[in-house]
Amino acid sequence: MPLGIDRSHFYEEKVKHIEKSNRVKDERIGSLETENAMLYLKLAQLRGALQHTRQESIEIHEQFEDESRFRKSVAESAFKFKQELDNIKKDMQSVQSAAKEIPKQFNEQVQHANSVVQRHKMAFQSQSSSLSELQERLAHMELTLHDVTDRHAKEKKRRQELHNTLMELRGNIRVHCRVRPLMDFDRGQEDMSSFGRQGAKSEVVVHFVDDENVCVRTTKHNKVFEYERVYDMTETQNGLFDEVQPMLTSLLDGYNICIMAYGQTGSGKTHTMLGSHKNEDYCPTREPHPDEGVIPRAARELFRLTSEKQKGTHTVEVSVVEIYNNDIRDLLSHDPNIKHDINTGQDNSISLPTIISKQVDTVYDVMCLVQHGLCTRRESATLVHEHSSRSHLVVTLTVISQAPSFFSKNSVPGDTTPRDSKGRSSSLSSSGSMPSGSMWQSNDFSTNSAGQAVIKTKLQLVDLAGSECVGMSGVKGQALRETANINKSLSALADVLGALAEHRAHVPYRNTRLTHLLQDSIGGDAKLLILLCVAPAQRYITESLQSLGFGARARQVQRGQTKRRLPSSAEKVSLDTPKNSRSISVTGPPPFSQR
Ligand SMILES: Nc1ncnc2c1ncn2[C@@H]1O[C@H](COP(=O)(O)OP(=O)(O)OP(=O)(O)O)[C@@H](O)[C@H]1O
Repeated sequence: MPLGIDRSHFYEEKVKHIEKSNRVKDERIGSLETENAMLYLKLAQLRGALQHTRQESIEIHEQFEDESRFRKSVAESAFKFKQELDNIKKDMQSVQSAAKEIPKQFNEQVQHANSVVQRHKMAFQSQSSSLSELQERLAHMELTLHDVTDRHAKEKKRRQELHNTLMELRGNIRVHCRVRPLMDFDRGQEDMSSFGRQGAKSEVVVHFVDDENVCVRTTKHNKVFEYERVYDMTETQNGLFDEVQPMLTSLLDGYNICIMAYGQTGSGKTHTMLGSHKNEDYCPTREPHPDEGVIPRAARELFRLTSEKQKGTHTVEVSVVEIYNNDIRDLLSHDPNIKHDINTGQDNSISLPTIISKQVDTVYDVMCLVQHGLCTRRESATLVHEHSSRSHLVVTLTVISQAPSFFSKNSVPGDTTPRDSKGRSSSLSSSGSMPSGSMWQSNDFSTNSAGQAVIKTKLQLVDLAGSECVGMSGVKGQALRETANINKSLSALADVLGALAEHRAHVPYRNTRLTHLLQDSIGGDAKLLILLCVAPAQRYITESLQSLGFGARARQVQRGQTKRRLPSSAEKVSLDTPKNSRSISVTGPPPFSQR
C-alpha cells in the first residue's frame, strides 16, 4: 500500500471482515455446538437403546437357555415316553397274545366247570334223596331229643317231688346251701395283688358243682357235699326264695315251719334272712325290694296266702326274740333285758308265755316290728366283719286260723262231715295238700273268744349268730364271753342233731336255750329247712367244712312223719265251756289220720 494512503479504512474493512468472519465462525461454532449437543443427546439415546438392547439380549439369551433346557428335558421325557411306549407296546402285544389265549382257556375252563357241575349235579341228585332222608331223620331225632329233654325235666321234677315226699314222710330236715361271693373283707391282711389267687387266703376253695352238690377243693381236701339245693355265688335273693316258697304253702295247711340260717360269722346269714344292711339302718319298705331276704319275703307270701282265704278267718301275730349269752330277750318289750323262760307243754310243745306277740296286718307291720327288734339286737365288729350278730334272732309269725266249720260247736256231736275212703273229711282236703299218711296233731287247737275253733301254726325264721374261731374273730373280754356262748349253743345244736340222727334215747335239747327253744322245730313235727351259708375263701376252710358237715349231719335226721296242726278228736273239744281252757289239749286218736 502507498504511503500517505489512508490505511484506517483498510483496517476498518479488515476488522469488519474479520469481525464478520468471526461472527460467521461464532455462528458456525454455535451451530456446531448445537449440533454437538444434538449428537450427544442422540448418543445418549443410542447408549440407552444399546443398554436396553443388551438387557433384552441377555434376557433373550436366558430365555433361549431355558428353552434349550426345556427342550432338552422334553427330549429326554419324550425319549423315556418312547421307551415306555415301546414297553407298553410290547406288553400290549403280550396282553394281546394272552387275550387271544383267554377265550380259549375260558372255553376250556367252562367246559371243565360244566363237566364238574355235571358231576356234582349227578352226585347231588344221588345225594338229595339221602339228604332228605337224613333231614327227616334229623327232624325225628330233634323231636325225640325234645321229648327226652321234656321227659327228663319231668322226671327230674317228679324225682324231686318224690324225694320231698319221702323226706316229708321220714321227717327229714331239708338243707339248702348258699355259697356267697368273695367279699373285700375276705382279703384280711393280704395284699391287693394276691386277692382271690391260688394259694392266697382269699382263694376260692368252696365250689358250686350243680344244683345239689358243692365241693371243697384244696391241696389237702377234695370233698363233695350233697344237699336238697345248692345256690351258687350269683344266686339272687329272689332265686333263693323261689325254692323256699313252696314250703310256706303248708303253713295254712296246718304245719309248723322253721327256716334257719346257719353258718360261720360273715358267711351271709343275715344277708339271706333279712338282706344286706346294718341292724340300725334297716328300713322297712312297703314295696318289695330286690335285695330283701327270706323274712320279709316269707311274710309277704304268708299274707298272700291268707288273702286267698275267706276274709277274717286268719290272723297273724309276730314276736321277735334274741338268745344272747344263753338268755332269751324279748326285742319288742320295753325292757329287753328281762330274761324269759321257756314253757314246755304236756305234749312237749314249746312256748314263751311272757313275751309280746303283736297282731299284724301287713308285711310292713311285720318288718317295722323286726326293725324295732334289730335296733336292740346285739351286734359288734369283729376282725371278720364289721357288723357281726352276737345273738340268735328268732322271728315267729303265728297264724291263727279259724278251723273248718265241722269243728264248730254245732257240728261236733255225731260229726256227719263227708269222708273219703280213708276216713278223711272232704272239706278238709279242699284246703289243699295233706300228704298221704300225714298225721294230725291237736295241741294247737283252741277256741277264740267267740267260741270258734282255731288252729295255731307258727313260722319260725331264725338268723343264728355265726359260729367262729375265737382267734380269727379277734374278740376279747365281754365279746369273748359272747363268742363262747354262741359256739356253745351251736355245738349243742350239733349235739341235738347227732342224738336225733343216731336215734338216741336222750336228746339234749335242754343244754342251751337255743336248742330248748327250737326243740319242737328240730325234733318235733315242724317242717324244718336249714339254709347253710358258706364263705368261699380258703381262710375260712375250717369253719366252712364244719358248717357243711353240720348240714350233712342234719340231713341224716329222720324224725318221722310231719304232723298237721288239727284236732285229733273233734268230739273231745269242750266247746260248751270255752272258759275252761283256751288251749285245749286232746289226747285221743286222730279221727282222720292214716293210722
Ligand atoms: N350272697 C351274697 N351276696 C352279696 N353279698 C353278700 C352275700 N352274702 C353275704 N354278703 C355280704 O357279706 C357281709 C357279711 O354278711 P352277713 O352280715 O349276712 O353275715 P352273717 O353270716 O350274718 O355274719 P354274722 O354271723 O357275723 O352276723 C355283708 O356285707 C353282706 O352284705
